[in-house]
Amino acid sequence: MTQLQGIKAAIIDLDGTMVDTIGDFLVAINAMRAEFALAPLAQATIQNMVGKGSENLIRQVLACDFSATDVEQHFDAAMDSYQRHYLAINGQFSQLYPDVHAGLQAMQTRGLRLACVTNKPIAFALPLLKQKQLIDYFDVIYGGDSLAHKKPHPAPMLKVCDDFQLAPTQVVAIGDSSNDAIAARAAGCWALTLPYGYNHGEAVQQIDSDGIVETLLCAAQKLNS
Ligand SMILES: O=C(O)COP(=O)(O)O
Ligand SMILES: [Mg+2]
Repeated sequence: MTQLQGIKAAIIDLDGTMVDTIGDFLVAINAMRAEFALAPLAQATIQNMVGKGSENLIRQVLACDFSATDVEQHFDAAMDSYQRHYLAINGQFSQLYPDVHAGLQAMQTRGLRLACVTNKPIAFALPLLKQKQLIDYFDVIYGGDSLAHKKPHPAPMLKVCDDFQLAPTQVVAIGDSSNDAIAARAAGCWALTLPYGYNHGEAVQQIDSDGIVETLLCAAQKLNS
């Protein structure tokens, strides 16, 4: 893969990119399901449902057992339960991926400004970033409910470009899912893909991006300002 030239800022995804949060999802979802007298789901099942925000996740989790009408009927109560359980354990069953701090530090050393754009609700994202000592790297942080649209819509990427007063061609988005690359491409930003996260059960090689990088530190080494 060639170096990406003229990059002044990086937009970093959270779940599956900086933090392996699948353990938190597993505990919170199965605690909610227990309240509804539903059997626990396997981690592999939940992993393929993560990435398109909480509403989408809870609808998929309920659809394992309920008809479309019953999903909507139970949705609000299930979402309340899930949020309560998630906030109670946020970060406790999650760990940083290798070279996350080193990668973010290397990007800052190269003079890049950093933003975090996640589909995770902002009320989950901020405490997690704080707990994992990641929050201070970022000048701006947007959750899935911070703006009118979430990834794969380009709006969050365009908002960061505007915040930083940069052209999209000066910005790279780095993430683990097709959502990240689709949003980046639609905004006119560069896109890099990490292979270790959650991509809706599809191979990362299917993602239309500017390359696959093993870690955030490898990503930093590809970026030339
Ligand atoms: O919570 C999600 O749906 C995924 O979050 P992400 O955008 O940080 O991968
Ligand atoms: Mg992700």
